[in-house]
Amino acid sequence: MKILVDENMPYARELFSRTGNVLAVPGRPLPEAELADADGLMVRSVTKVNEALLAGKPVKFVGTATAGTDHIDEVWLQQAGIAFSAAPGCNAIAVVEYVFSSLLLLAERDGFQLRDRTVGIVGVGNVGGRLQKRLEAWGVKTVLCDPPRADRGDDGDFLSLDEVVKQADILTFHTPLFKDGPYKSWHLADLALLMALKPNTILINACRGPVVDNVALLEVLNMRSDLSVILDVWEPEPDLSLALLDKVDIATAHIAGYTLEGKARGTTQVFEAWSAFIGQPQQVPLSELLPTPEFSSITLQGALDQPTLKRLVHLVYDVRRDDAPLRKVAAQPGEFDRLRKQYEERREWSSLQVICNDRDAAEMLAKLGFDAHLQES
Ligand SMILES: NC(=O)c1ccc[n+]([C@@H]2O[C@H](COP(=O)([O-])OP(=O)(O)OC[C@H]3O[C@@H](n4cnc5c(N)ncnc54)[C@H](O)[C@@H]3O)[C@@H](O)[C@H]2O)c1
Ligand SMILES: O=C(O)[C@H](O)[C@H](O)COP(=O)(O)O
Repeated sequence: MKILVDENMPYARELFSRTGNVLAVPGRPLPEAELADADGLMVRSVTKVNEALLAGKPVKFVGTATAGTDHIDEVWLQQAGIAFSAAPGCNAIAVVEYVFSSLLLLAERDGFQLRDRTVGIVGVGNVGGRLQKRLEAWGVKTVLCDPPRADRGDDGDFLSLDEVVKQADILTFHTPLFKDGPYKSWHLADLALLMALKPNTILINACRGPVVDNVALLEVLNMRSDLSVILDVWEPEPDLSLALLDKVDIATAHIAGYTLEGKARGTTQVFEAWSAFIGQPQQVPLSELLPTPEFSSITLQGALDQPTLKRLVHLVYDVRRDDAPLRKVAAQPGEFDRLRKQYEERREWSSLQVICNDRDAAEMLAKLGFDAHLQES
């Protein structure tokens, strides 16, 4: 059995080699000759998987260690009888923590309390839903837009996109990329939407670049200096607009989901699906794989206010570590992908044990996802 795995999938070699010969390869461009005798192909979002790549090849299973699946032609795979599995929700916590890291930074810079802002969440699935819970735990009002969920009759107060835009001080996008169909999300944020944003809105895109029309965004930013923008994803990638990069407040190279936990979950979810597919089902607990983090325990004295939360959040992950390198190298071909391949280890809040002497602080931090405990007296 030969299995090709993207070289940017931590733990893939050790797990997949339990079931066959593993070859780790770059995802963009993928060395196509290696597919000639491959049974399984495990990719990330940078590899387009379609008829052009796989027709006439022996590949029987495709896995993607990602939440998004817009790089996969699922209809063709089904017609061709090739099994497919993704990793829904694997990196949702990572994206939520990226958003908090960014918002706490802008809140400190601009001197506001998150609790005084209304956050509009567009796409309330694995990422958006977890973001809603953590924001509300911190006392922030959220307004939600998710037409597919509204149409399914899911519980929740879902508003139209126009209504959310009217109410939101912070507008954050967490939809899949659909180029057409009833829930088309391509250029969901177009010129009209961007012009309609309330004064001083913070706009965030950490889902897929083309959900926000990047040409229109640059045009609007040239007219409106009141807006703040956080972009993790770009239209197009990897050749993003340098003029736009210059205008945004926080800019990163599609790494919002790149915690070690998030990537490891992606690998294990796909490995579990593959091992079941070949009739050797195996479960892999994350605790078997993850190393001890650099900072594993800290003591917090007293109450938890926003500046303290920011310091804790930034101890685990400060988004500025990813913003500066992108600005430095974005003009050089290949550097966007290199930043992503050589990504420095990043952990989730749950990796930090926080011992508190204040009960409310311990309860709040636990709700937010830290490994928080009340100090024993
Ligand atoms: N930047 C990153 O590193 C990163 C990491 C993870 C996910 N993503 C992207 O973010 C997207 C969301 O991730 P997820 O795990 O929450 O996916 P998900 O499928 O769990 O949730 C997506 C939600 O969006 C809703 N939706 C679909 N079309 C919509 C539309 N037109 N308007 C409003 N809502 C719509 C769906 O009903 C669903 O509830 C992924 O599809 C992926 O493309 C990016
Ligand atoms: O959809 C996702 O899960 C993320 O956008 C994805 O993980 C980004 O990372 P990549 O697969 O490109 O390495």
